[in-house]
Amino acid sequence: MQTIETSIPGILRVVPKRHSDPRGYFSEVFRDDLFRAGVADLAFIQDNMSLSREVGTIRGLHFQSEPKPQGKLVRCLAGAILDVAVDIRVGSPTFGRHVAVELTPENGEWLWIPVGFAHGFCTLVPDTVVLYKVTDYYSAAADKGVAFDDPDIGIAWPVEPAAAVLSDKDRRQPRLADLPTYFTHSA
Ligand SMILES: Cc1cn([C@H]2C[C@H](O)[C@@H](COP(=O)(O)OP(=O)(O)O[C@H]3O[C@H](C)C(=O)[C@H](O)[C@H]3O)O2)c(=O)[nH]c1=O
Repeated sequence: MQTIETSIPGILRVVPKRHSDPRGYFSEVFRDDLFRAGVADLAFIQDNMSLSREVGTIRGLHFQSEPKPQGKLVRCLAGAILDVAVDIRVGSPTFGRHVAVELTPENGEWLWIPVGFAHGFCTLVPDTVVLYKVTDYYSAAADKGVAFDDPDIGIAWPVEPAAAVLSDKDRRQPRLADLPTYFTHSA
């Protein structure tokens, strides 16, 4: 398993090893021991999966607040996504900045998103399936969000906001400037 740093410290691309042969390939896509040794000494206790039927479906930007914050390990099982993580840790030198990475079954990468970041993605092809492992259980009370099209974040989504397929919830998320302090940066 290879890890690749991104423009924001802490957010990592995680590339499992593939054993290719004329049939195709085999890959151990996740191993607890390798993740703990190479990324973070954390346990994943819930796996999530979503299907998005249309191109230009945007889910996010979401995070869970204390006492149920979630680290997320995200991969694309079918289709393709632009996966985005935004630093929402007040006091962070990269506060408000984001990482955007294309995840596909072909590149087989995970994106590791620690606690303190909002997460979202946009589908690039129809019938896209995303799997992600999380480090705490879902809590509706802790489920929070930031506006996907916040100009202060400035994500270059591959779809115009007006044309995006969104949940009602994601049409009315607050801007970053209006967000309470959920996370602070510890140097
Ligand atoms: C996240 C979650 C949701 N739900 C229920 C709540 C709703 O009744 C339904 C759809 O939830 P939501 O509209 O929040 O799903 P997404 O818009 O795909 O949100 C997710 O996608 C973005 C990209 C994320 O990073 C978050 O993990 C997650 O919020 O599933 C559950 O029962 N368990 C869960 O863990």
